[in-house]
Amino acid sequence: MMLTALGLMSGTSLDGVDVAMIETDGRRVNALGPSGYRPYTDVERGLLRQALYEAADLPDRAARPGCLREAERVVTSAHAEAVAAFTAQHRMRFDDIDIVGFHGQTVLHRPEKKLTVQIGDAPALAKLIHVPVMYDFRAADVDAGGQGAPFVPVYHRALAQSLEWEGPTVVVNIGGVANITYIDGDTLIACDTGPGNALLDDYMFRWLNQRFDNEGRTAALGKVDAAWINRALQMPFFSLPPPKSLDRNDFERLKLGDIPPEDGAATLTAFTVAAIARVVPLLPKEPKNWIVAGGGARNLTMLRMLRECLQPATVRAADTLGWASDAIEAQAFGFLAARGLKGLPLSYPATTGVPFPMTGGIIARP
Ligand SMILES: Nc1ncnc2c1ncn2[C@@H]1O[C@H](COP(=O)(O)OP(=O)(O)OP(=O)(O)O)[C@@H](O)[C@H]1O
Ligand SMILES: CC(=O)N[C@H]1[C@@H]2OC[C@@H](O2)[C@@H](O)[C@@H]1O[C@H](C)C(=O)O
Repeated sequence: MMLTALGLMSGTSLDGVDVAMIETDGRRVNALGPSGYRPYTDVERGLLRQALYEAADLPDRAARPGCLREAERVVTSAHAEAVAAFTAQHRMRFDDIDIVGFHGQTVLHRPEKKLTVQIGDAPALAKLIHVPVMYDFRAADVDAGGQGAPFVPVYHRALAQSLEWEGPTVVVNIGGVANITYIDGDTLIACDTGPGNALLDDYMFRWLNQRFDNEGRTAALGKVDAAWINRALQMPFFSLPPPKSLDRNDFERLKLGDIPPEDGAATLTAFTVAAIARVVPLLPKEPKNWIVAGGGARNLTMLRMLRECLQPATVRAADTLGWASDAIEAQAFGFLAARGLKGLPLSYPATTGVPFPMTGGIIARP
């Protein structure tokens, strides 16, 4: 049975809530509907940054000390507003939606401690929007010894099915953290690769008071410090084989020296790219095609560096294939909700390291 699912994603870049509609039976994508976006205000984003900071030592996933309770309330109401605005804009009624897939906001990801924490109150959201809400997608995976991320690979595979390209294809999502899905026939492998935009965003904010490097214009003017990148790539994470995952703040201790901001932006952009390329020798075959999604696909300097670094493979921005780059993760959580409802696997040994294919998600009913 086809379901109309609404996916809601609040990613590690802390920019806002993405909303997307998808019609799916959890196996095939029958149709992609519209998508929307509800940005966080500066005050909300400040609170979320503080929440990430205060969550760093959380001993258990239910605890909400300090500002975490308030941050959770803000995340829940931002999502409720996002759904209300989306349904009003598209003249939909809540009961046109069968299921909502609600990722929440990750504030801590420590799979080695079997701990992954997404804030957002799903039972409250279900009551506010009068639709069943599936949430807590990562918990069962981490409990079973998996990495708890990335979860988008099953959806990347569903999207890539229609491409019928020869040779291995990799979808790379450059959000706050970057992650890849390697697809070659029946082989599906995934992992986080390193920083996405988060380090660069934090640097741009600190030194230039800009939220991100628009189209990569600042980085385009700078000089890359290749020695710094080579040193940073010595961190043990980069030589680990997939599957592997990261917390947004795993690289916060890496500091650039006293260099012009353009050089800093260029170096951090090149670091994200080098970390993505570093995964190639860890894959079974060299990928022939790369598809770049997420906000990083709008960074033209990042795209240029990816093309240079990954040649002779072809690198395409997801939008050029008709995929809605900004909506893919939200669509994915709609798709995952439909899969969860049907008990289909959300993660696999080669995507998160779980011992066997695992379903997941919990349902909150209005
Ligand atoms: N026009 C642009 N030019 C350059 N970079 C951009 C542009 N628009 C967005 N970005 C970058 O993309 C980021 C947002 O990306 P995205 O929405 O994919 O992240 P996310 O979903 O929050 O993160 P994750 O995938 O890690 O959960 C912004 O923080 C910014 O760094
Ligand atoms: C713990 C967590 O929230 N991880 C995110 C993060 O942002 C990108 C990357 O790291 C990815 O592993 C994951 O998100 C996407 C949606 C995923 O699970 O596929």
